[in-house]
Amino acid sequence: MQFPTSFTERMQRLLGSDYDQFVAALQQAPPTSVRLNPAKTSARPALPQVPWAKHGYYLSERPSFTLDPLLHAGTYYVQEASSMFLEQALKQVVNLEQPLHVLDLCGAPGGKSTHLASLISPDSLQVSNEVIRSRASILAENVAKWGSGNVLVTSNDPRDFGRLQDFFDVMVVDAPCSGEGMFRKDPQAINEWSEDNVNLCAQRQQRILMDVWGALKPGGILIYSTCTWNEQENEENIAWLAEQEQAESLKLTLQPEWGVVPTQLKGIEGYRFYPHRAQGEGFFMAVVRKAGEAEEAVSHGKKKKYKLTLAGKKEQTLVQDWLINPDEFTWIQHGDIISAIPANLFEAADRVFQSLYVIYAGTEIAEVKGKKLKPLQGLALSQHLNKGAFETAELDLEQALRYLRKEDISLGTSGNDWLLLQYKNIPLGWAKQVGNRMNNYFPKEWRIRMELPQELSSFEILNG
Ligand SMILES: C[S@@+](CC[C@H](N)C(=O)[O-])C[C@H]1O[C@@H](n2cnc3c(N)ncnc32)[C@H](O)[C@@H]1O
Repeated sequence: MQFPTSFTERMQRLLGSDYDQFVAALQQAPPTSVRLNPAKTSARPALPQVPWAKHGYYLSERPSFTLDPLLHAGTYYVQEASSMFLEQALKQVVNLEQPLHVLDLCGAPGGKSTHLASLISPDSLQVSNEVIRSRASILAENVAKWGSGNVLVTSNDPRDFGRLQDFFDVMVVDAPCSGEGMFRKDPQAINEWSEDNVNLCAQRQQRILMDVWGALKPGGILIYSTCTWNEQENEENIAWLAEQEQAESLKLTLQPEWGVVPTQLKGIEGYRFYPHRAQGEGFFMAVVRKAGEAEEAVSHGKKKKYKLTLAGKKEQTLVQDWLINPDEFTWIQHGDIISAIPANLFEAADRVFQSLYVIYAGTEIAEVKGKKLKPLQGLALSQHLNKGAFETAELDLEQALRYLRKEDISLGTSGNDWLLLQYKNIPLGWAKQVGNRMNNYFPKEWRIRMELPQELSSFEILNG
């Protein structure tokens, strides 16, 4: 690996005598890690754990994840281990028992969003945002697969968050960056790197931080991260923010065996991941608290005008048994789509709908087709699905992969109803029986595009 001179000089300055070890580590293959979805599996694989994340595990090699139906079912997410350090920031500085409004501003493809969703309480509202529309669809897909039901996926520019003044208790800004920490995983990143690009990234990050800062409540927590090492995009940006606005840098407790390197620069506590020290890719995180104390929102007693429309009584009656504890949800209808959002989050969700472009809300339950209702993929993958309301069928590995490729599969059954297809007892999606034919309702955009190999072997990630 050949690095640009200015990068080498800076890393030598940052790492001193560690530099050679750092370069040697960059020649090694990056570790592969996954994070399990505790709402979908209670498996405790016999694999080495990511020490800073309860449900994170390292794999000894990188399998062809596409060929594991359980990945498509949202049972786990393939995520780089350093990024899972988000869990420490949240657990150490936020009371996760209380209802929170949480924002993941730069959300796609969804690693931190799915992690956040596992950490917050069910009566919290999460907004997962991604400005680039095509990437926002992937974020929505991963959020739907995770199945939490208290997440709104939006696709807005950071400046649009100015409309949600003092709304969020916690914000995660996993900023677009120059990607030095990805050099090992993606050698192409080395060719795209330049000092000019570092400066451009740093300026863009400052703009992003300023754009969303007003949406953080006084006393709220901002977790900032990048996958790069230069100080401009990291400590210096946060020092700049703390100087412009009133923000206090927060210190996290580290275990020495994690290999995370704490830094202090201009009064900012930073946490750095280097490949020769910690088992993960390059990463930086800093946590700040906005000055002041949150005030209770005062209601002015005026009759509110809501943007959200409730689903009709008739439709609601037809779908409400499809979720466990239906009374805990409000059923809304947007066009032909009926979705469920936790009832206690209705007001907050409506505010988000008034202010931002929402592309996925809560749990998408059904599409109204004339007098009939078609169950949607969001329901199949929901943590709140009432399986008892549907006929189910278990697929073997080949059937499951053919279903995920959107091929027609035959189970030798007949009937005239919706069928919830499962693999290892975990729902994958819907099919409709029409006599002895079966129509595949797996979403076209989500389908597996790769050809299946001749020999299929079952994954054992969840068993170790
Ligand atoms: C480091 S990635 C986020 C990874 C994600 N948090 C995860 O854990 O899966 C940064 C994201 O910021 C988005 N982005 C690019 N330009 C942006 C901008 N000007 N404002 C906000 N987000 C931007 C990118 O599209 C990208 O999805």
